[in-house]
Amino acid sequence: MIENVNAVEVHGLRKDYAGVSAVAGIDLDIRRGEIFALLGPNGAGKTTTVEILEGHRRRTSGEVRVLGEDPGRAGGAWRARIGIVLQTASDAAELTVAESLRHFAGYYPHPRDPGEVVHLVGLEEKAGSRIRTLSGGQRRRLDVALGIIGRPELLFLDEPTTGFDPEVRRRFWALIERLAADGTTILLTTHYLDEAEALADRVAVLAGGRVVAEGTPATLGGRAEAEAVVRWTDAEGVHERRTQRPTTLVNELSAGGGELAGLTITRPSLEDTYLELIGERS
Ligand SMILES: Nc1ncnc2c1ncn2[C@@H]1O[C@H](COP(=O)(O)OP(=O)(O)OP(=O)(O)O)[C@@H](O)[C@H]1O
Repeated sequence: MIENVNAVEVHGLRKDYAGVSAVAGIDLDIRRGEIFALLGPNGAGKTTTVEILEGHRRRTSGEVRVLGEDPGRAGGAWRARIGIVLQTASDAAELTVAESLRHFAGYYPHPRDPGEVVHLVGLEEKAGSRIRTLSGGQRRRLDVALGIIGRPELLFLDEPTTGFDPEVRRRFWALIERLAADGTTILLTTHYLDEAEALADRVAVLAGGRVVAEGTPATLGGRAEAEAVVRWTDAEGVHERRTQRPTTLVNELSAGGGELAGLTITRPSLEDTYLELIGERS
């Protein structure tokens, strides 16, 4: 294990429940400073994997190192180096936003300044409000604030933007990029392919407890080499051709110098590729 390079190393990880392999032997490396997205349909094994990495669930077998330690055995000092944002947060509804951040900052050896964190997540106007009065999106931003108050080296985000309006989502993405630029490693699970595409340096697709594809969003599943679809319209109607060389085709088609009406050139979106990847296994 080269701790300076990889924040997470997983080899041959398995988790069996009675009769079910939720995780059926996966390998993963996440580099320090990387934003890594774990994608996959319901029941693919994402939460199980992440909870094992967080030290919240025991594994059946396999090797796991998170920040150089085995999460199944690591103690409080290791725990202070990771941050966790769960799908449903714990409740301290009667505290204000600022009080809860000050309270949790007290648990960590090198916390961020609570005022700075309130600013980072854009909750300045709500700093003095009780948590129970926050909207769903504000509440989620507080969850993130609590996840980063301890200045974690590695942040786990489980479906962080579910229920966000589009503007809040964009602000949240900017926050995640800022944390990554500061050197925080981020492991994100999401059902939003555009979110993975916007944020992730690398993604892994889980299906049936296995990694079925891994790579950058641009190259996942051979996406970059996939055939382009060229469409255009003429007096005979709409034409569609698949080709590896769309520029050559367009040059040929427009050799007479005329405009090609309704010309579009498309390659598979990350969502197309993803659906094909998980469809192959079901
Ligand atoms: N405590 C448990 N006991 C038995 N089976 C479980 C338990 N937890 C999870 N499973 C099973 O393990 C499989 C993987 O579940 P997991 O929650 O890891 O999936 P997921 O990819 O996170 O799904 P989702 O996208 O719905 O959150 C599922 O078939 C689930 O039913």
